[in-house]
Amino acid sequence: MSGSHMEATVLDQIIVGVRADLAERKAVHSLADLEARIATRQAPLDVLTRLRTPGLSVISEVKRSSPSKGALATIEDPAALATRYELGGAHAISVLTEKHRFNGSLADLDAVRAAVQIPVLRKDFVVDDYQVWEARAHGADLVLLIVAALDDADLQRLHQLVLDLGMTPLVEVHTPDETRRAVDLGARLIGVNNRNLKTLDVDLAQFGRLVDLIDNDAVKVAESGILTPDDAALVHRQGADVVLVGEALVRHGDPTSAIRAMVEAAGTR
Ligand SMILES: O=C(O)c1ccccc1NCC(=O)[C@H](O)[C@H](O)COP(=O)(O)O
Repeated sequence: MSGSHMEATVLDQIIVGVRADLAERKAVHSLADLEARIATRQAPLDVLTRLRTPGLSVISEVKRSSPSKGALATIEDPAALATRYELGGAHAISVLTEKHRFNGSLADLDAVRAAVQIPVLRKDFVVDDYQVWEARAHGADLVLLIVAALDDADLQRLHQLVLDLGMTPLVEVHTPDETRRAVDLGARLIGVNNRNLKTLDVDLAQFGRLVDLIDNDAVKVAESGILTPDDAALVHRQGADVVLVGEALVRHGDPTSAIRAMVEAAGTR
């Protein structure tokens, strides 16, 4: 929150819960425990090369519920869902690990990591180095960093830690100012979230408004509100290399075909 007189946004509220959960986990698992676990892991996958395809890449999300929509899907077996995503040609899987508003967990991340060969994103509200170590300990190749949730010093430190642990930061922006901060940071993978984190409204046009602020070398991700193959094709034409899709896939009876349809509709630019 930027001032004590201002109302807490959904993002502020989520982060309060995240910090409380974090304190509990830190009391159970030391950093040394996480480091020992990391030593047993395979090296992280090279994400940027895999996402830079001639056509549209898809990051498919395991998402049970959300602040904006409430319950979306039960997802009793996240590994089985992730396998269906991989079969459809998904280039990476996003796993929401926040528990109060998204009903996710690190156990979901473990299950997905063990089930697929493609890169896995830890999607959470990262505000502390411990969460980055944890992401690697649980097999993540990518870590989401939300610019709106971090000041410049934290953003830079967390971004560097993700890189130092061999993973790829996905730096998420919502506004022109946040986009400039991501570019100044030297982020190579930048996600424009079409969901306004204050109102939770989705506006697919937001990607088109911000994309030109991102340097050409960065891989550009359009996040949120991509519901149909036409939506995927639209943001691809506007410059998205990647789409991050949750709701449309978890609600679809055949997510494997749904991913194929998005990639096919987008074609090559
Ligand atoms: O999904 C929400 O309601 C939400 C609210 C507040 C912060 C983050 C939120 N979602 C996280 C995401 O970024 C999405 O899960 C992701 O982009 C996929 O979006 P969608 O395809 O619209 O499910």
